[in-house]
Amino acid sequence: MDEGLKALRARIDSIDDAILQLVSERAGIAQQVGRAKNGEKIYRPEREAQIVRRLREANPGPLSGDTIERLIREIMSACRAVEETPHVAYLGPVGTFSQQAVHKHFGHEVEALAETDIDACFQAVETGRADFALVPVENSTEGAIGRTLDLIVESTLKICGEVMLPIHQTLMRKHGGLGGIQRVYGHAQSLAQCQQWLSRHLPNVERVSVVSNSEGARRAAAEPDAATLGSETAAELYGLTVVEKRVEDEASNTTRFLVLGQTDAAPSGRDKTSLVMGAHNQPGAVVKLLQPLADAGISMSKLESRPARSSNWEYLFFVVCEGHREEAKLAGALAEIKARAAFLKILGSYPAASS
Ligand SMILES: O=C(O)C(=O)C[C@]1(C(=O)O)C=C[C@@H](O)C=C1
Repeated sequence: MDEGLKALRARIDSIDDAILQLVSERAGIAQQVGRAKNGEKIYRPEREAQIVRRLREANPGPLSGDTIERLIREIMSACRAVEETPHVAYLGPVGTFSQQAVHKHFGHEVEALAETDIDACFQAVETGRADFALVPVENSTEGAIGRTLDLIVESTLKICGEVMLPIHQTLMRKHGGLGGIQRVYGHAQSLAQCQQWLSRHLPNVERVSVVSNSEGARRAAAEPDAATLGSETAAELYGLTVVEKRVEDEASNTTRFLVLGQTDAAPSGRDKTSLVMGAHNQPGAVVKLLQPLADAGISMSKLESRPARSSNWEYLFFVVCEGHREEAKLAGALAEIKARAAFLKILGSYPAASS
């Protein structure tokens, strides 16, 4: 072997020894931290977010910030599991984008529980079968996921985290390319996110909405003239071949997921707070409700209205604003909103996702 290559590999070996040493030492300390917590909750989203941000800022390259985040989250996942493995309910079955979001946020040392619908994800935590639920709340192309918003109003669960997942849709089938496809399966959201691409490349092909992309993959595996949309991992899981990658109409297509638990998160230094409020049925009532945020100079990253399911108020307004509910500025604005609103519920404060 070339002497130069041999020397470089010897350096990699000694770096790997050092990484092994350090990761083991880190896990040992996490074990001590777990004991020091004395029965208090193990998962600390604010601490994990601070670690991720610090390393992203200190990153000397050549690895990207996203790669550094992925590596450190996986290391934290392994260290956390030395203390306790969280049970996380998500919208299944296996192979969905929701499952990807679970691993992006919690790493792979989790007990990921595939649920049949969003309601079951909430129930899993409410009944104590899971520690956390991870559910989709909005997509950058298709907008809000109404069921999640409706459930969150009624539930006692709190938002303790958010996950942003770039969604790349893959067209897959058992064998072959675009020719001979008679049907394309997909979850309604996926079909909607790819409608222009489908109209251009498969104009006369029937689009069939199914409960999940994984169900589409299961069917496509059994029907040679059918294809399905979904995540690339589904191709491996269901023995399909990839016809075309990235068939979504918007290249920046992203889904935002929420992590829900029994409590929200402590302040991390860069947080968001979600709330839902109902306005009195008077002219200018909504403006009056939002005014305290504007007066305090608090930015709002989201305002979404939904028909109220009770008849007391006509609409509910979902707001995501900057800051933690314990910070004086936001606490003051929230107290003012409470005084003006017909209804106010703080859904939780949580670390803002870094990517
Ligand atoms: O700092 C803690 O509280 C830990 O338990 C350690 C650690 C980590 O690996 O850094 C693990 C789990 C927590 O969610 C936060 C951080």
